[in-house]
Amino acid sequence: MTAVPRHRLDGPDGAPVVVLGPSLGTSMDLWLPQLPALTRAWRTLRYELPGHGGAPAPGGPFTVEDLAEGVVALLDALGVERAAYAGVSLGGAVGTALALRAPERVASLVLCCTSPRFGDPGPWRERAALVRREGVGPVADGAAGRWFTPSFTGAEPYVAMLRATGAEGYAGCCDALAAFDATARLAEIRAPVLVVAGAQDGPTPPRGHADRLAAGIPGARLTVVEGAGHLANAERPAEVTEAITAHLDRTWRGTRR
Ligand SMILES: O=C(O)CC1=CCC(=O)O1
Repeated sequence: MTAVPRHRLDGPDGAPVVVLGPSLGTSMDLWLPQLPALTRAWRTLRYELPGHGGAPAPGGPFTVEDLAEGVVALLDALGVERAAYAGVSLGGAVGTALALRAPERVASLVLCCTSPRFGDPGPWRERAALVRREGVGPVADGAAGRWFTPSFTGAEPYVAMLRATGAEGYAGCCDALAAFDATARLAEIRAPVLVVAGAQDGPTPPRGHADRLAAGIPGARLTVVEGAGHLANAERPAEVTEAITAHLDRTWRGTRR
């Protein structure tokens, strides 16, 4: 039986649910900049990746599709039939896998700073091996540079999330990213999709990642946020919040507007 991930609900009882997926090396608190706006109209359901945010890591390997199965188990456990889903990076990949695995559960989808395929598997396998050998320290040291533009001054709380992540959970997520490739199945996605990209995103630049999602998913819209790196929702919270709430308003109406 699939384990239910560690999670937290916020917002008004009975409001339409929006599941929020974090990125590699961050916790559910990645979504704090969006929470005040989202919880005005929606019930947010944030979850933790394995080994992240104090969550346990499973004993063996897992895939992005397994993480999507965990979200299905979470919705089942809470009696939520249908929800919107927004995810950043790995969290976005989980949303893509969820929309393919359980289309009837996904009312609306926001894919932030993510990709149908995160490049060659080799570097992810190497990163997993490094973290299993030396812990998350070496990858945390370079995180601010991977995640944000050089002028961003608020990186510290996000890097602290990575420093607090368990090595095995982080490495398992790297292996899952190495194996993930949804490219050939994007045309099957039926949910209304917004793709959000950071114009200066290094790990998943708009070109080759967001543009492939937007071109491959029927009817998907693409918003590119200027002055944002990989964690665009943290670096440009107002712009990303506005893009997400406008999309949800169109596709998964909240209750308290
Ligand atoms: O930390 C990184 O390398 C950036 C990243 C890629 C996938 C993800 O979730 O974060």
